Amino acid sequence: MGSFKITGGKKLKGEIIPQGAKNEALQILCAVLLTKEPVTIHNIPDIRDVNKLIDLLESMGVKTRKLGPGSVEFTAADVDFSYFESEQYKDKAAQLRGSVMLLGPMLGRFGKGRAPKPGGDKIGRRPLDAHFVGFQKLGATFSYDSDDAFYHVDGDKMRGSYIWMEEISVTGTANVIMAAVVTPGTTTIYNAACEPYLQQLCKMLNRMGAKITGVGSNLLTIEGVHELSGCEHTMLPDMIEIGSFIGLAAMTESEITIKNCRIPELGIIPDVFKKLGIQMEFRGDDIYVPAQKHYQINRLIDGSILTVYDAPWPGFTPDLISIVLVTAIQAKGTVLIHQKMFESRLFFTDKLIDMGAQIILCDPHRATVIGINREYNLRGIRMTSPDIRAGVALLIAALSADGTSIIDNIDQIDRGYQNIDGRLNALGAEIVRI
Ligand SMILES: CC(=O)N[C@H]1[C@@H](OP(=O)(O)OP(=O)(O)OC[C@H]2O[C@@H](n3ccc(=O)[nH]c3=O)[C@H](O)[C@@H]2O)O[C@H](CO)[C@@H](O)[C@@H]1O
Ligand SMILES: C=C(OP(=O)(O)O)C(=O)O
Repeated sequence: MGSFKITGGKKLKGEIIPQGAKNEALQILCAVLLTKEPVTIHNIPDIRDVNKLIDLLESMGVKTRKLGPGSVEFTAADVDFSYFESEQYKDKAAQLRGSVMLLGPMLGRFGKGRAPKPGGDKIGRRPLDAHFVGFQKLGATFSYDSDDAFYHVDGDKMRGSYIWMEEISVTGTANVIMAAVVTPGTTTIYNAACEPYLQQLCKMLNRMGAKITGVGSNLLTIEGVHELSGCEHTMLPDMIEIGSFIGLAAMTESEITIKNCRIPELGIIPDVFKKLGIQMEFRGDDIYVPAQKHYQINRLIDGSILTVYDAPWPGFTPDLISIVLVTAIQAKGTVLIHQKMFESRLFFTDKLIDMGAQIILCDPHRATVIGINREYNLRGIRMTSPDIRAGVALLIAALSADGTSIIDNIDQIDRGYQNIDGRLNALGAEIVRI
């Protein structure tokens, strides 16, 4: 497990290009299994979870051809199904959350799918019921072997049907869509998640010959087709990275231009940071964040305290709640942060309190941040990154702090942020990988 040694207090300056979106990449890469024809993907982020998924695809027989930085051609002509029963598959697939989305395409194309209990962040309960209920509605049978935590789905004679998603689950919706596109008949998915990741997936599948309507809404209609063909797809910039860079700029009083953000796809993300008082300018498709000594958290119309909370899209993504929380530390004013979806994502605030932040953790879902308005700086400490977004929140805190900080367990950060030390050091940060 690696660590970062951070010398805080440096002001950053310059341009940064966001990586391709992690959570989109995990869906799109699973979708290559749906066709025997080549699929070319561009803007693939070079991050641990994505590289593990590519390795998994290769191990099951998918041919890959590197076309350039971030561009790979995948051909799933010969998939070795016996691999899915191997110990190696169980071990590798259990290391990331995204591997669960191999089930939908396997079920759709081969009539059976296998997956271990997936990995990913330990941020509270992350049930998979919505995935399996969806497959069952299509006519698949489901069993779970609790001895080796392995899921089996089988469905030779599936038919399109009406599916009400038990939860507005991102990966669950992706899974059910990927099974349904090649299942005969009409499938209606109501209460579907509709994050840009899913919109991108649906657009790609439609280019492959799928018939999905309602893209971008919570009601999808899918006319099953016999088979899909190859296509070309380019990943959106990672909206979570973009939000992280906005927060980083504000906390460290830095002047940063975030390039090529695809601003219309960011939903309310910029607005939420603006509510913390952070100024930004949209310059074409770039977001320019000026160096700001002070930023003042808005109050509600009646003068009461602002709440920032997560919700399924088009609400505010839970993956940026930790970043908003850390950014509020040096603001003027008070904000209540409410992480509604996950019950174990706010415990990292203890470390921020050790650094000098004024935060009250009200309960596992809510924390009040009383901004210190740069009356003093945080102080560097040694800490461990509990999950990917808390990890980056701690990195932002460390970059803004006086003195040196060490962040352990940075594998968590590398799961989702490409060469974050190198890219931030290029803007003037001092982060050493130890
Ligand atoms: C690989 C991937 O794409 N990971 C993302 C995906 O995970 P993932 O798809 O695994 O998460 P889900 O969308 O299934 O939801 C996560 C949890 O939130 C709760 N829940 C969900 C929806 C809802 O309306 N109410 C509710 O309480 C459920 O307990 C659920 O277990 O979506 C999450 C929610 O945006 C993100 O944090 C993850 O980064
Ligand atoms: C929770 C996240 O990832 P995963 O679902 O891969 O654990 C995340 O990206 O913030």
